[in-house]
Amino acid sequence: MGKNTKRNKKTKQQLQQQQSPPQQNGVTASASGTASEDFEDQQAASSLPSLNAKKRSQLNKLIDELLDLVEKQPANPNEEWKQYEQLQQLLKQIMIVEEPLSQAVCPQITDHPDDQSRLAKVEAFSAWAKDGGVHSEGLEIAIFPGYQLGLRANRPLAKEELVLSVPRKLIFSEENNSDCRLFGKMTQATHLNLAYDLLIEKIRGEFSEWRPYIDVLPAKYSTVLYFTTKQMERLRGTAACSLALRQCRVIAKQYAFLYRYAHTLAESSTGNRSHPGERGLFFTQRGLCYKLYRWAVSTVMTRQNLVPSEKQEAQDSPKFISALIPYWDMANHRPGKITSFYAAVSRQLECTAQEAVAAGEQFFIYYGDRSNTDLLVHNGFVDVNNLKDYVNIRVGLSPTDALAAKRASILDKLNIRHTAELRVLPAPDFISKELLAFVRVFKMSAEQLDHWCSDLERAGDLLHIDCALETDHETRTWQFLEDRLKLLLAVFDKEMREADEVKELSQLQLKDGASLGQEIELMLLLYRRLERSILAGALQYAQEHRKV
Ligand SMILES: C[S@@+](CC[C@H](N)C(=O)[O-])C[C@H]1O[C@@H](n2cnc3c(N)ncnc32)[C@H](O)[C@@H]1O
Repeated sequence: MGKNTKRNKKTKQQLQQQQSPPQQNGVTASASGTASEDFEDQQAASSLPSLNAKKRSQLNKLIDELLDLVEKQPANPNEEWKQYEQLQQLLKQIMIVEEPLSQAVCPQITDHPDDQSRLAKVEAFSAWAKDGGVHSEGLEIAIFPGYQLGLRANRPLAKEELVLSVPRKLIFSEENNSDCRLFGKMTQATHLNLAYDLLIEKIRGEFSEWRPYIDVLPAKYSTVLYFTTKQMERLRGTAACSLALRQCRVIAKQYAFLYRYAHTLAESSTGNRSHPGERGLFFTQRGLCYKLYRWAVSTVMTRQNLVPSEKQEAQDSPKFISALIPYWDMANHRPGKITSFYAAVSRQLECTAQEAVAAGEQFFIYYGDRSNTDLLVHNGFVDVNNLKDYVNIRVGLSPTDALAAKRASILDKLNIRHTAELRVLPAPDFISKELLAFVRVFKMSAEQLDHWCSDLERAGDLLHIDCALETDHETRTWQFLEDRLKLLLAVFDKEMREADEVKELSQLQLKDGASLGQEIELMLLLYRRLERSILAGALQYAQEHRKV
């Protein structure tokens, strides 16, 4: 891999034969890069349209408006929703102005699945991966309806057999050799660095050494960043809504910062390699647009894994960085156990089979314990067989409660925050022990609080379902849970009745060759059904307990 791929050599030779300018814009090639690499950068940038001054000033204004909007912290769900609607309007206008640019840097975005066009690039990608040292002999990439692409066993695979390895040099991370990195002065988290790096490679197009990999990535995702306002409306009243809206806000804000840095704060860049970050800035100034940022962030969100950093001192505690792992990231998820690990000695990601797989069957990996809320917001799918699902509900002590300090001291002992998101679970547990303990503390009378505060060492008993408590206290606890769950379910019904959900779901499930929009709608309906069923199960459980 790296700079010596056959493909890249060929491109460079061809370019040198065609023209040989070791200078661009009066800048000689720097010590850290070759003349042909600098020339390639100029070539890559020259195919991008530039926006005229009028459009640029329109965009600058829209970005300022966007930043003003997202700076405001919404006080309640209604304000949050209004802010989201305004944000969508602004992003729409931004995307219209940026259209010529987004056509050039992320073309082929239609609402139709791009599985076939991706599959057409798989042969070149597989050859590139093999050349780079990927071992995947028992697997091949194929289309699986409902999953887009995935991995198929081309021979029987034994349980625990090592089926896939990807060497470090083919793992895409902020630690790959590139002088595009270190963008600006933004203190970024590792996944942001990765998204940024990917964005640069995408802009470099045919000149990127990662092109065969980028070519097989989806052109569009079903993450919340791609939802229409109407689709997002389906999440209103669910536990995922606020998270999803926050995600849209945060990504828009990151985009606006990146834009502002590139277009209003930084000087125009020639891409000179002797200055850290210059090449990154050079490409950002020429190719950044919201559609591209959304794509890069969604690629990272849905496909990243953590690998240990190799740029740290031996005595440091291990640091992990976000990475994209070509080929491995074609594997879809199924409940089970994690079977992918980074082997530090051989410097490669190794993946074993979590179960025996017959030839022709899909090979799955387990992505880890995640609720469907988390999967929906960050991975763009839900798992109907999720054994680790839960629904978070928000509870908090009231600042006007005269007994709040005493309640807080018991919660502190239990390591439960005074305002917290606590879990409602599927059968057979229904109510997490933290949620039960919180409500028990919340519903204690003054005497009961004095009793429990006098012996805080016993506080842990409150986590147990059969903790001996006075009947009226238990009744108040379960009544609170019942009322709260009823309220949540009533909001569900207000947004969309259960019968309508079932009807729409069955209509969508019948459709073949669904568009991305329909797949998102199906996912949203499934999500609602799964969350509703957890809440309804817990409600029944709470009602039974209250009566005991
Ligand atoms: C790491 S990628 C796997 C490869 C991907 N299917 C592709 O076409 O490139 C993760 C994405 O695959 C899809 N996916 C993975 N597991 C899934 C599942 N159990 N059900 C539905 N979609 C799934 C989701 O779109 C998810 O964001």
